[in-house]
Amino acid sequence: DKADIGVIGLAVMGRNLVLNLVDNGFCVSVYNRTTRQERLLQEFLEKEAKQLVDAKKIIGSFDLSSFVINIKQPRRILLMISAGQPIDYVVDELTPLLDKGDIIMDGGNSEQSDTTRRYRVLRNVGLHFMGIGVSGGEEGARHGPSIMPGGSLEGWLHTKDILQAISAKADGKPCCSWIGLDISGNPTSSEGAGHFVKTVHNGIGYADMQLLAEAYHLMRDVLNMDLTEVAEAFDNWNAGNLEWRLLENTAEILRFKDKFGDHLVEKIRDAAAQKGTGKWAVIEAMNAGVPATVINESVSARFVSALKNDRVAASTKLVGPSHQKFDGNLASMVDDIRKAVQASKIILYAQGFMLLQESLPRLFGCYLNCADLAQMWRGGCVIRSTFLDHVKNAFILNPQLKNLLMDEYFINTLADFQMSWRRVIVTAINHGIPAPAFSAALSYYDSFRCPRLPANLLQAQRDFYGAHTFELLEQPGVFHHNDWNQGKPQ
Ligand SMILES: O=C(O)[C@H](O)[C@@H](O)[C@H](O)[C@H](O)COP(=O)(O)O
Repeated sequence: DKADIGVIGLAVMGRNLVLNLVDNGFCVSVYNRTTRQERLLQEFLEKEAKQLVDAKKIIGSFDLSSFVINIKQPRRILLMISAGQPIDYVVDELTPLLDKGDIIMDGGNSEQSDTTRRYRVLRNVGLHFMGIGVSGGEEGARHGPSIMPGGSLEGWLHTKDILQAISAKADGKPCCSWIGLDISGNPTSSEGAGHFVKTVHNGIGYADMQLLAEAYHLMRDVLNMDLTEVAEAFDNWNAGNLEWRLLENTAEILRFKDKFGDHLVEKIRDAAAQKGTGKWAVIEAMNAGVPATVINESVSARFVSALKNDRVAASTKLVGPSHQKFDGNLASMVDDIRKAVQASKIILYAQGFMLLQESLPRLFGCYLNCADLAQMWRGGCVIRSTFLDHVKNAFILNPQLKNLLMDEYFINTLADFQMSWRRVIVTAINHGIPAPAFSAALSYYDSFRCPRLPANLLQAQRDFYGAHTFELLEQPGVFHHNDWNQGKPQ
C-alpha cells in the first residue's frame, strides 16, 4: 500500500507528528537526510516505529526518490526541518521528483516572506506550497498540536482532512482551519499568511512568558515567597478561570527539585535565548504601524537578559532604591499580581490581533477570521488557555472589532483590575524591580483611553525643526506649517 502522506525530518517535532498521524490511521512515508552524526531514520524505524501496533503504517526510505514513489498522488509532503536554507535545499531536491498537483507543506518556523517566495516559485511549476504554523512542542506534536495553515488553497483542499485529524480539539472542534479569506469571507490562497500567524503566536508566547516571569520576580524578591508558595499561587490562579498551559508548566518548573533537593530553576543562568520569531513579529508591527508594545518589551527583555556579565558589573555601580521589606498584605498583593497579569494579557492579545488584522491584507491581500483563530489557539499550542474563549466570543459578537479593548467583557475586566495593576507597578518601581511588560501594557492602556495625548507637542517640535507641518484640532486633514521665528528679532 502507498502512503497517505510523506514526512521529511525526524527530529522531535517530525517523529512525534508521524506517530500522531499513524494514531489517526494514516500510512506515512518517512525520510531523514542521514548524516554521520544523525541516523534519526534508522533509530526511528528500529525504535518507535517497531513499537507501533501496525508498524506497516510507516514506510522508511533512505533515498528521496523512493520516499516520493511511496506516496499516493496527489502527493502530500510535510517538511519538519529547520527554517531557512535547509527548506530551500530540500525543496530544490524534491521538485524534480514531483508531479504537477503535488503538495509541499513547510511545518517549521519559517519567516513569512520566505514562504511567500517559495509559494510563488512552486506555483509556477504546478506545485502547491503551504506554510503551516505548528505549535505545541513535543507533547502537542504527539497528541494534537495547534495548526495554522496558509499558502495554496488547492493544497488545503487535499490536506484538510489529515491536518484537522491530527490537530488538537477544543469544544470538539479542530484547532486547525484555513488562514486566508477574500473580502467577502471566502477562502483564498494566502502565501505566507499561515507562517505569519505562527510568528505572531510566538510573539504573544514570548510576552505571556515574560508576564509570568515578572510576577515570579516580584513574588520572590519583593514578597520573599519561596518557590513552592509561588507555584501554589500559580496553581490557584489556574484553578480559577485561567486554565492556562504556560501557567501550569511554570508552576511545575518552580516546584522541580534536582538531585541535591534544590530548585533547579534557581540554578539556571538568567540569560534568555531566542530563535527569531518574536523579533520578526516586532519588525512587522513596526512596518504595520501597530503599537505591539508588550511583545516588543518582551523581546527586548531577552536582549537585556543576555547582557548577563554587563549587568553583574553594573549592579555594583548603579544605585537603586534602598531595600525596604514589603509590609503590605501578602495575600492581597498576590491577588493584585494575578490581576496585573490578566490585565496585561488583555492588552497583549488586543495588540496581537490588531497586528494580524492590519498585516494580512497588507502582506498577503487576504483577511482573517479572528474568532476562528482564537479557536485554533484554544488547544494544543503554547499559548492555549480559556482566556481565548473570551477573545473568540468578542469576535463572534463583533467580527469587525478593531480593538479587543472595546469589547464589553474586556472593558469591565480592565475596569475591575486596573487599580491592582497600578499598585503592582508602583511596588515594582519602589523596589527597583523591572516590570517592562506590565508597564508597557499599562502605558498602552492609559494612552489608548486618553482623548488628548501630548502628540500635539511632537507635531509642533517636528514642524519647528523640520517644517514637517501639523493639523489643527478643528481642521483634521489640512496640514499647516508655522513660522516659529516670526516676531523674533532677526
Ligand atoms: O509554538 C511552539 O511550539 C513554540 O513556540 C515553538 O515554535 C518553539 O519552541 C519556539 O519557536 C521557540 O522560540 P524561541 O527559541 O525563540 O524562544
